[in-house]
Amino acid sequence: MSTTLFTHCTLFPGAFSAVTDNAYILIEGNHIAAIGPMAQAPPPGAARVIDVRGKLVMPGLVNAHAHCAMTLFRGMADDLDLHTWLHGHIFPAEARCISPEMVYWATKLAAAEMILSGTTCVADAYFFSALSGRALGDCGLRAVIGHGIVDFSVPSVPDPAENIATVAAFIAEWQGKDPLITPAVFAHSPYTCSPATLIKSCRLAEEAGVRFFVHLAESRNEIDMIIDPRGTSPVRHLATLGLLGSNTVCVHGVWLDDDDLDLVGRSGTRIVTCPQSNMKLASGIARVPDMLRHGIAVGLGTDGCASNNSLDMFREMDMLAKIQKVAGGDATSLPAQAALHCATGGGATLLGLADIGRLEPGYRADLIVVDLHQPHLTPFYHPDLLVYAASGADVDSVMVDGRLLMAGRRILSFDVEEAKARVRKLASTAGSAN
Ligand SMILES: CSC[C@H]1O[C@@H](n2cnc3c(O)ncnc32)[C@H](O)[C@@H]1O
Ligand SMILES: [Zn+2]
Repeated sequence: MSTTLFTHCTLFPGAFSAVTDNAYILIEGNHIAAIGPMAQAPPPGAARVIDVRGKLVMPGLVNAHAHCAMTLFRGMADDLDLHTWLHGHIFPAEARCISPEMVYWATKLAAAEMILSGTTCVADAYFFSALSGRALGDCGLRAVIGHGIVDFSVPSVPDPAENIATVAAFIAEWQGKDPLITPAVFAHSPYTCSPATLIKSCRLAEEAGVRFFVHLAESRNEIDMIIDPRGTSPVRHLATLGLLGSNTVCVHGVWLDDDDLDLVGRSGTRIVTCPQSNMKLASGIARVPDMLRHGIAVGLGTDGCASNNSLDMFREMDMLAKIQKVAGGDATSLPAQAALHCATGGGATLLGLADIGRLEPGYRADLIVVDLHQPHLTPFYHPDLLVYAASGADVDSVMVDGRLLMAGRRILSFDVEEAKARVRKLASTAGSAN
């Protein structure tokens, strides 16, 4: 069994309030075997010793919602509202560009960006999901991959009648295939999926024992134009169909009223918030503090980088904590530590991955090393600085499941230059989304 000993670490073992100086972390195989003060470090014998003096070790970040392959569309359609962006630009671009090759290489490019900015686990949602699985697996990331479902033709499933069978085959192929990759079902939204499709998608997920995801209540437009004719809210629409519950993850949840919050909270339904995508598409601000008060599990996601336009979870944490202060007119609305929790342990449990998101013996060795030598992280009084001052560029090293994917900011697990070249070539024939 391979062993790695991190020495002279600054770390915070789960309780983000107290930074512990000069600790060791022993990794055995794919899990954290021991953590303690350097004075009690195990004698030499580990296969690999990494001295991280002046650096901080923390749990890897969990991006609970992204569309990895959309790196191809980054910057293609900016400064648009959600409806114009999606229906006028992105769906047409996807109809032209999505292919197995596109999904594989654009997802690998996303993996490079995520590793370089400290994400160790991503919940992806796209099409040709077997290729996303292969790409993320080849890069060494942990991932929950939701195969997309919509009621119209897409390049991966030209006949929407084949959707459920296609996703069922994807799940059957990937369950148990790669310990780092967990398949899931992603029904796009209540405005692109009929009630029957939503029900079949959710039942498929339940029967297969995988998560059911859906974009929900993202924009005012979804409320006004799509759901209002039914005389109900998106949340109540799902509740009426019997689709709320602890296996359901709603992405966005920007437009929730008090009754919606009650329904979501009482049913155990989970929510992923994507503040920067919601800001850029002018969708609104999710009521995250109210969600937490209702006992709702909240994860943090970037959404795709055609709407964000970044996959850097440090930027996302910063924005989450700050936008909630603006929305609530209260500097304590969402403290930095709550943002850190959403981006680590909170996101992990929401995805059903119980043994990641914390630095504790027995947990998987999914961790990142942040360089504290930078001027903007000096002095380092408190880990809140990770939210309000650090960025993905401060991540020095990344480990997933005991495997070092990046060291000294050099990606070790795959050839990033090849992924960049492939995506540049795909972009040269993608045409403009405008
Ligand atoms: C089935 S998921 C893939 C599908 O979702 C589209 N998408 C990306 N970002 C958003 C968003 O913020 N709201 C709604 N839909 C989104 C993506 O372009 C794919 O078609
Ligand atoms: Zn999305």
